[in-house]
Amino acid sequence: MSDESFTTADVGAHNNDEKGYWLIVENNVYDITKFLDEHPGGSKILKRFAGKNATKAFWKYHNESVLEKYGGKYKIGSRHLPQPSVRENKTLPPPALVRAASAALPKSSDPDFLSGRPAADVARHITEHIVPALCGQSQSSRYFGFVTGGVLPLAEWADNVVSHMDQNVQVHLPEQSVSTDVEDAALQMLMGLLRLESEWKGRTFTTGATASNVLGLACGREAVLEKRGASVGELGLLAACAKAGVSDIQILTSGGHSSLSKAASVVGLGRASVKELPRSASRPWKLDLDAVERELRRPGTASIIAVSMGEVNTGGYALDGIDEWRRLRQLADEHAAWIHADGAFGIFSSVLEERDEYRLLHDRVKGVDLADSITVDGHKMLNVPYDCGMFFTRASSTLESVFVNPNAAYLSSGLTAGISSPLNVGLENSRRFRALPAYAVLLSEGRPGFASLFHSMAQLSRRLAVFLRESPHYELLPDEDGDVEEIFIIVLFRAKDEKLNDDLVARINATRQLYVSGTSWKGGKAVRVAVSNWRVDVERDFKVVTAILNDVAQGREFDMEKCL
Ligand code: HEM
Repeated sequence: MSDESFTTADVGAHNNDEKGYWLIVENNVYDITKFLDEHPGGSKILKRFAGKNATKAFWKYHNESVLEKYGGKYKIGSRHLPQPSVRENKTLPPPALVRAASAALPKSSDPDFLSGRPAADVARHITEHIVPALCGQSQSSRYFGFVTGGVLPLAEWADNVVSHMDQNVQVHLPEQSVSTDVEDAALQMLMGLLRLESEWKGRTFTTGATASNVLGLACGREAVLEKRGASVGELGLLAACAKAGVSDIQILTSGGHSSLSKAASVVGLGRASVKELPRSASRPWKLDLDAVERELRRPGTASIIAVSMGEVNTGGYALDGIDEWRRLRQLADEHAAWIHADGAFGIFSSVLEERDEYRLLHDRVKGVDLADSITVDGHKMLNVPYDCGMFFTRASSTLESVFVNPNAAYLSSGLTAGISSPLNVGLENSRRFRALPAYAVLLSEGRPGFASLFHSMAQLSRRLAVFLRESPHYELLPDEDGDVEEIFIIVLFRAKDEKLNDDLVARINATRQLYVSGTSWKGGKAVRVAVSNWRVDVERDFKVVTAILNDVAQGREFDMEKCL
């Protein structure tokens, strides 16, 4: 028996005579190659489940005694680290623990405030007080708030290496540290995973989607004025606009994320420059291309078009597919505009397997290569720790003309191999080596691993959507008859009963076993579920979530024990 840790992809590759036959039962990996002919249920069925998670099928035909008898002989390791059991899979800590932890924090009025303590005491304080009072966003598969993702065990390990080695990844110094090469290798793997085919030469790690949106708008602002003969990086926004004869820079979007407005404020364009151009009231995330064309013709105005690829409430995509992308590209070229794609989590639908049920989502992301810049979030779908985002632009010279860190001879990198020094292509001069966890999971999961993780997330989301649509208590939003195949990882709903709907979020979250975000939809309250944690187990989580929703709707106390 071994404690080796395997990825989904490792197991997936072992489903043939050449590589042998492996399968997963309850997170343990078994090599059943030599057991095929002995299996009382026959070799055919084992081969059918080889390379897969066979847990559900296994329990249908066997009991614990089978694993007790044969497990030791055929187990070769586990899939990553063991998942916590349902009981341990706490989504929110009990409120009393949060209050106790808060009370245990040092106060300036304490006599021993800042007098120092043994490290062991501090470590105990952290594990006994602080850790139990943190929310389960990484530990629980049912923390569906915001879009947070979890942390794959390998990513957690790599993140500890990052802290241990404490690199400042700012200058490309290939003779001194491999860190910038690792960053670039991770970005290239990500481009491959997302099927980005253009040359995205301007690329860097950021702290997340907000920072990437800041980079996108800053580049857009620079490019639209550069095309009119002025550089903001050099002259500043006011002088550059005056020189270019531009009186207004507008950001045209539909269902733009709130961080887009924040980014607009940061880069000096202002929140008021963000204009929503929805195609219809019922599909507000869809971009009205005719309206875009009209806006682009506005005299004295330069435009950045921000394409939402995963509107925050519905997960909807602003453009339907390649034809609309082509039209938008043509319009942008005609009017010297910039296209920024906010693909934070939605862009990852391109990783889903090529199956009929995902064709629609694949179509939605086709064409993103025609954008000028792209925001990608790492800490969400890649399941690496906070904080981690990525930014890509095809206009690397524009990126540098905004972010170049000039006149510091000691920071010069001696340009080699085409890797830009991060401090010249991004916001910070001091940067964490946040690329390492992303590098680790991209290398280990690869396309099959992520396709399988995202498949589980999509399956749970879609099964919940069907449950909500059929439930007498709930209404699936934005459209009760909407196509479930539009759903990737976001599900929006409300309670049919107004009184219940009023405090639905609080009642669901009070179970502490499920966490959802409250939002508003068409002026009313709504609940949003975002499934993005690698720990998702479709059967187990569907059972728990639907039991909670049924109990909440019928005013019953939820009892986790009944779900075990
Ligand atoms: C580690 C992997 C497995 C081991 C060690 C194993 C072992 C066994 C054993 C010992 C039996 C005899 C019945 C018993 O004693 O309960 C059995 C029967 C059977 N197994 Fe498996 N098995 C494995 C995986 C699977 C999988 C993945 C399937 C897929 C569905 C499967 C399907 C069956 C079926 C259909 C029977 C016959 C049940 C019956 O006749 O009622 N087994 N297996």
